[in-house]
Amino acid sequence: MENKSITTSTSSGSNGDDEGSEKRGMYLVWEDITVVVPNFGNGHTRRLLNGLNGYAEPNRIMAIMGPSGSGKSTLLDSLAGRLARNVILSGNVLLNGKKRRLDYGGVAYVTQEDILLGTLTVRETISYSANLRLPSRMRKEEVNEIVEGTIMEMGLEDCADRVIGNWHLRGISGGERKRLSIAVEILTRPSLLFLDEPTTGLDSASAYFVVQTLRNIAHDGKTVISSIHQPSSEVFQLFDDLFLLSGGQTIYFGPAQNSLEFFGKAGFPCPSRRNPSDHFLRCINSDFDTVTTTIMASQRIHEQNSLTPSLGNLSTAAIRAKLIERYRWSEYATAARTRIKQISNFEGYDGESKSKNQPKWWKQLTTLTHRSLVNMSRDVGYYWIRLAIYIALSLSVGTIFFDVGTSYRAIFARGACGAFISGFMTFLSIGGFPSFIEEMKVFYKERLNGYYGISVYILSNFLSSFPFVSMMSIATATITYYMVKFRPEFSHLCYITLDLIGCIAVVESSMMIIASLVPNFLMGVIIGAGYIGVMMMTAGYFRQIPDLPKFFWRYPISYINYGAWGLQGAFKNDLIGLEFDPLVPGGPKLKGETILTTMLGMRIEYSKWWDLAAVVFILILHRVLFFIILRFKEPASHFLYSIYAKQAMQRIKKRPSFRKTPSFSSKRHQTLHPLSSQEGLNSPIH
Ligand SMILES: Nc1ncnc2c1ncn2[C@@H]1O[C@H](COP(=O)(O)OP(=O)(O)OP(=O)(O)O)[C@@H](O)[C@H]1O
Repeated sequence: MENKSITTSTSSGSNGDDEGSEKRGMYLVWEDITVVVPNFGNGHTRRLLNGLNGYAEPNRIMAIMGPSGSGKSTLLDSLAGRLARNVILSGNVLLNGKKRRLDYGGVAYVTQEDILLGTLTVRETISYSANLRLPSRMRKEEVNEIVEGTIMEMGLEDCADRVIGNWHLRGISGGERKRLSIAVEILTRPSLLFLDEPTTGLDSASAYFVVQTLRNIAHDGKTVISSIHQPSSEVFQLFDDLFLLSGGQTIYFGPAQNSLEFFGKAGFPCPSRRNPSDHFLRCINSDFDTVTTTIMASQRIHEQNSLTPSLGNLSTAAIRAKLIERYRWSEYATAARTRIKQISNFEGYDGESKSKNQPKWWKQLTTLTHRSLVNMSRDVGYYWIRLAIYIALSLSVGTIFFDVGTSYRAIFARGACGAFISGFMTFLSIGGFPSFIEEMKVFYKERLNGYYGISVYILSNFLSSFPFVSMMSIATATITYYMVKFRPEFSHLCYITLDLIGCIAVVESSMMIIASLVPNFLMGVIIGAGYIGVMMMTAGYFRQIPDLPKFFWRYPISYINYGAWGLQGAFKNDLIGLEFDPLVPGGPKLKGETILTTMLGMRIEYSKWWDLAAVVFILILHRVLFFIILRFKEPASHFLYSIYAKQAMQRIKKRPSFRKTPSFSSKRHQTLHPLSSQEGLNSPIH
């Protein structure tokens, strides 16, 4: 590809089209973007976007506008490589002339949903994010300056020290959350910024403030693309470019201020005092005929405030078709084609590679661990209530089984007591699901992917949960051990504490794995409960391991079950060396070793420390599995998706109903997505 520098711009009113910015900025081009939802049955294949072409340049902010359901988010997601798996994308999206992945340095995306840790304050959130993303070479003062500057820039000074809030904690307002989500993304000054409806839920003053800030960012050499529903006139005027969609088709693409001229020339001039975005939506909204006309008629306003006489006589579908056709042959479409050709061949500045600007691993590790510790320590609902429940439960168990002794019946009492404590403790880990799901969402948002990022995340996750798990285990083990008086030796208390820590750490790891696979609270809890139930059934609590059916339950389940090893170690710790009264008075004393082998069917050739080692090994296996899932979940689902997409495309291509009329044909029609990792997913549809 030839390396050309861009010297012309068809976008009138371009700000700062200086040579420097052309080299530095990010140029995004999309050609013939079509997105379909395939239908494998006899139903129709739905086309969400239809042959869209466009481009976005540095120093400009673009609004993607259109009625609800017109495909704004779908277009934004297509450009950012974040489309849902069930849809198929074809066409080209090029970033500085090349296809790239979204996690490429300098690209940020602000989602509609605010993904934040509810226990942190606004300042903490921005500060942790800065420490995670800004290069290590930056001094502490410089980072603080950026944090404070961003707080001011997004108007968050008043709520800087308030917590964000979550399901049980009232925090900052919806508008403040939205501004915070944007603040977190603009910290690193991304060269390309996508925003999905950033003004939704904001009052008009806040919306103006947010878009004004985004405009300032854009005019600082960045490329900003934002979907927006119905901005006020003032907000609309802040946008440099407009991509107007209806039913997945281009109504208008070009400089925002020329859009009124385009509508006027097409026969639908905007009345002088009407908000342009209102006017556009009235013209193209499919609900207009049925809803708006009725309201207007009933309020007798259509005479004074009607769109135009020509609009009154046409159905919305006809207006839309007219505008689409008009745009296709307009000078704006021609200008766009010319500019797209120029930018597509531009191999200018390659952007910053993410790895170059990443902070050092130890900084990421300490920041993540610290953040996680703060988050967990403030999560009253999870750790502190859970700890209180454990203490209350231990006291109850301690009083019920107080000084259990060494009578014949004490053998069963000890077993029941130990099983109850460890079973209940592991089961309560399910209560952590809301926090785990929140954490996983933040993890995916922060895109700490790659071997390096994921290992840092997993290690920090382990390090931060370890103190809490230990605290709960120490409290439970100490109370029960001294009240029930299992054994007098301190070393035995240490063993049982380590055993509990190991088992709870395994269960917490499995819960994190479930949260990473099933990011839904209810589903996750049900699956988690099922998993713990199966583990308890095969651990020897209810049925001795030698009595389990050999196929599946004994081999391999009982062997890969942390509970089986944990319980075995606990029994050995408790019984070996003790002597119990016989069933019949006067008979020989029952040795702990004999009880273990004959009554409980356990093997005592190896020590309890090997049982503990097995628990630790299973814990490591869980963490490795967690790593594999985080690392390969996306590529694996992309691979499966590519098979699905190929099959879907083959079926779709056979259908006569599937015809397409691109607004202009692309010579380099390809189907790989540049910014996502969806390599090889989509097949051309013509
Ligand atoms: N993954 C998907 N599977 C099936 N249909 C989808 C999918 N994503 C979007 N759609 C459909 O495509 C259409 C466009 O959706 P999109 O979210 O892009 O609209 P929008 O313009 O952003 O709407 P809004 O302003 O209401 O958010 C809608 O009818 C939606 O139901």
